[in-house]
Amino acid sequence: MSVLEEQIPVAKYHGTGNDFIVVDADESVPDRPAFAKTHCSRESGVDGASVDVDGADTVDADDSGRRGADGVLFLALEGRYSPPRVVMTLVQPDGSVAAMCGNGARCAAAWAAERTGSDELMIDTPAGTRRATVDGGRVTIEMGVPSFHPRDVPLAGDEELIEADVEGLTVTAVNTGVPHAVAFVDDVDDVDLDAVAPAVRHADAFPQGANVTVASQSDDGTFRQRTFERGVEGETRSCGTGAVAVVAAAKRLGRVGGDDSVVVSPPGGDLEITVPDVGPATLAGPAAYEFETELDVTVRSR
Ligand SMILES: N[C@H](CCC[C@H](N)C(=O)O)C(=O)O
Repeated sequence: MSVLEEQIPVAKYHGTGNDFIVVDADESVPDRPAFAKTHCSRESGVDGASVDVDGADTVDADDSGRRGADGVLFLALEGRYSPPRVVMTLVQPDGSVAAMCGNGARCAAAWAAERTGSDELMIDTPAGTRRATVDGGRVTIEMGVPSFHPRDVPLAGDEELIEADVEGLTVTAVNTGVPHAVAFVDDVDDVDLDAVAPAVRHADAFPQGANVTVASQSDDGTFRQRTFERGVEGETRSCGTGAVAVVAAAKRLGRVGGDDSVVVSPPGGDLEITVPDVGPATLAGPAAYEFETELDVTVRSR
């Protein structure tokens, strides 16, 4: 058996603490799931602390300093279009591919804006094309129209799940690019997410699984959010599709009304969401560059 390792350049970005290794799809990574598993590991994965960052002020104070990442974004830039297009493939730490990622899309837009000088980008994802607008460090993504339809979520049954009991949690199921089971609770901090989420995430009701999002509404109309993510199989510091799911479900349940933007705060920061009566939802929030480094790729193994 011979194993040949090569190194490829990568960048690390995060959106409200949801952090990603960004790889130009031109780089050869023959086994993407293996690459993601290795370098996303929180114990032994990519390590910003060991990187000599050129100009330390590019590293935000809220950068995790944690090893690893919540996923790898493989980005193929198609700069000949106007606006430029980016084909985004998110490979998660368990090797699965997620159809959409709101925070990842903001990072992809920031990466592509840096390379093209364009403040408008089209992000092609398996869930559809998403328009992105970059304004300094803030990125807004058009997230498509949330759907509660059993075929879209998808659900095993042919009825929508609206405040339905799934494994002891009262959830509303919605697809915002990926499936979310949203539960409104009095205080998200009182939820033992690692204990309650796995059963819901794997419930028979969700043939492709679900991300599990809990939210609590504050008196000022904002929401706090926590999400246990499929593919990461744990809680992340932020989830953009989850934030949109919170507002879509809140609207469906009559907790919010109208087209005004709603602030949703996961542990990693603040996101601004709109879910208008007609047209696509939007997700706005920061996207931050952390550092660049090189990572090993196994190019041949036999
Ligand atoms: N963190 C991402 C969602 C990833 C979705 C993924 N965990 C799945 O559905 O398998 C976000 O900001 O929207």
